[in-house]
Amino acid sequence: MNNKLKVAIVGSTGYGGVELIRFFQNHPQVEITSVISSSSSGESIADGFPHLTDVILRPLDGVDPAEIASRADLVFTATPSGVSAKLVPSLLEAGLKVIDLSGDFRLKDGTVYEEWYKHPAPSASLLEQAVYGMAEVYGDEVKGKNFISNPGCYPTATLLGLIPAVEAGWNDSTSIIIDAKSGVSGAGRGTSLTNHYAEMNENFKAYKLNKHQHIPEIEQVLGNITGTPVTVTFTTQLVPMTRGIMSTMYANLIGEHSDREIVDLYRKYYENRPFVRVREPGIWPSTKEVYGSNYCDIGFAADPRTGRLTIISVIDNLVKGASGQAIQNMNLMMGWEENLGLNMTPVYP
Ligand SMILES: NC(=O)C1=CN([C@@H]2O[C@H](COP(=O)(O)OP(=O)(O)OC[C@H]3O[C@@H](n4cnc5c(N)ncnc54)[C@H](OP(=O)(O)O)[C@@H]3O)[C@@H](O)[C@H]2O)C=CC1
Ligand SMILES: CC(=O)N[C@@H](CCC(=O)OP(=O)(O)O)C(=O)O
Repeated sequence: MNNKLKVAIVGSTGYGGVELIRFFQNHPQVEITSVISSSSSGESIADGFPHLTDVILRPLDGVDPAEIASRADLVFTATPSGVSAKLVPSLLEAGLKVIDLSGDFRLKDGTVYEEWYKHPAPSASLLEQAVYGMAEVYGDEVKGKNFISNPGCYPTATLLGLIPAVEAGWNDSTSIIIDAKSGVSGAGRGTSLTNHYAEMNENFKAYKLNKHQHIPEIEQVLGNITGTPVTVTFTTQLVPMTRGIMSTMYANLIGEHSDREIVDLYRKYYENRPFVRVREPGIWPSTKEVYGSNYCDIGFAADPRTGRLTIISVIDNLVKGASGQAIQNMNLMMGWEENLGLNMTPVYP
């Protein structure tokens, strides 16, 4: 008898969904039993994604919670914000475990959600129920739970880069500036003029200044860690590359700390965590060094001249920023090794 976990993917025709399919080819405990599309049910996924020819043979299913529940135990919702908020309640009611990749369940305060996402918020009880799945920080809370809200791509790179120094009280949390850059796949597959080749190639542009929906997510987590409200300055920029996020963070140092001390602090914090790699002093990570993998790589430069600490954190937005982190959460939910199916060496060059 096949004892594998049966998994369904809603939004399987998007970048996040397609990455889930790729990683599940190497997962020993999982079987994909339903790939779901709201616009192409009945078609073969290889029609739109020929690289999946002979990988997924079953046709795309439609979005019907009861049908999904008859085929699967756990469902990933890799759907746009607003869609997840409407869909997830019926999936939970149908008895499925759910991991949502959108921003719909990350913010605990529905009023804050509506202010930043501009959609009606999910119910307060569902927001309460959703566990914020940042495994390196909240891994113990994820274990055994039924409903996980996967962190945002920028918040993943940023928070993993900031939390150890903030928690240790070495970074002044009132002075944090975050300068973040993303490859174009971060915007999803749905085309917009901004992501048109002629608009983004040979171009580098800032967007959503002081309005980005990931600002309250970063502030919520940092506020929980410090026990006091935190505000950050956060700038997002689109870079003409396919994948990757680099988040560069600046904050005033509290006390004198050398790069060596900071590296040691971070290595201790992430000691038993398979996916955070801390660079030696004077070596800073680049996006290519994590490409296609679930790693988050972090480097530092403490500056005694200015009294500030610069932190550089890189991830692949589609993997550690989305699908890889979602699988990491599934592994923890199910009580499996955190890195099961995820031990992919980055693609280089
Ligand atoms: N791209 C990234 O780097 C990251 C994305 N995210 C978040 O993950 C989610 C998925 O992102 P991504 O894969 O990039 O997005 P895409 O735009 O590439 O894909 C979204 C998919 O959702 C499906 N969809 C759209 N409307 C509905 C609906 N009403 N019901 C069911 N399915 C629907 C579409 O497929 P179909 O038309 O076939 O149904 C589409 O393929 C988003 O919320 C995004 O914000 C989070 C972190 C990083
Ligand atoms: C490059 C690019 O456009 N990136 C997107 C990432 C959005 C995202 O992932 O959305 P949620 O995490 O909120 O679901 C953006 O900046 O809005």
